[in-house]
Amino acid sequence: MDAELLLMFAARAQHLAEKILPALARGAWVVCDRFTDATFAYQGGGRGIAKERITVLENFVQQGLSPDLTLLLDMPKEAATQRLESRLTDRQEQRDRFEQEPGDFFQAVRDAYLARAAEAPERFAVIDAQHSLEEVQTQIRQSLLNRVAAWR
Ligand SMILES: Nc1ncnc2c1ncn2[C@@H]1O[C@H](COP(=O)(O)OP(=O)(O)O)[C@@H](O)[C@H]1O
Ligand SMILES: Cc1cn([C@H]2C[C@H](O)[C@@H](COP(=O)(O)OP(=O)(O)O)O2)c(=O)[nH]c1=O
Repeated sequence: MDAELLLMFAARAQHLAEKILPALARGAWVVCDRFTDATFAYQGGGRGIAKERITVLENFVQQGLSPDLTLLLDMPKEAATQRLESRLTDRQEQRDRFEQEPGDFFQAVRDAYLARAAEAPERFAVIDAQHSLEEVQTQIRQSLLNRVAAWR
């Protein structure tokens, strides 16, 4: 369990050093598909590692850097499982390490994500991902426009 947690932060340290920090230094906006909230959700909520242990590594690796906005695409686990099943069939893929976990694991991951969103509502926008692609895109666009207007 700790090895998995450390691997996530090792990957994040490399990603920060090689991609994110150079991009920020040249003034770019960085969009990242999953960041440390995923670690709190999967390794924290899913695997049961204490938040405090994850926070120690977060501080060590990120040195105070954190996202300005986190979009959480949320849906019930039954609906997410259906989408996963169709992706696996359509693309002839096998379940990865996490996708092999039982339903309880995903419920715990979802609960942990939603708890983090409730703890930091100014940073999170929770998007209802059960809708069509177009509706999800509209919700994301609206959240971005609201935040960008507030930052100006
Ligand atoms: N709004 C949507 N409506 C219907 N199907 C969707 C929607 N968004 C994604 N999907 C489908 O659900 C599956 C899982 O989406 P994916 O982006 O691979 O999720 P993740 O990155 O969380 O694994 C894919 O087959 C994708 O085409
Ligand atoms: C970033 C991250 C991902 N994960 C998990 C979530 C995913 O099931 C898996 C792969 O993530 P990822 O490569 O982002 O794939 P996807 O978003 O398409 O599922 O790793 C963690 O457990 N902890 C983390 O810190």
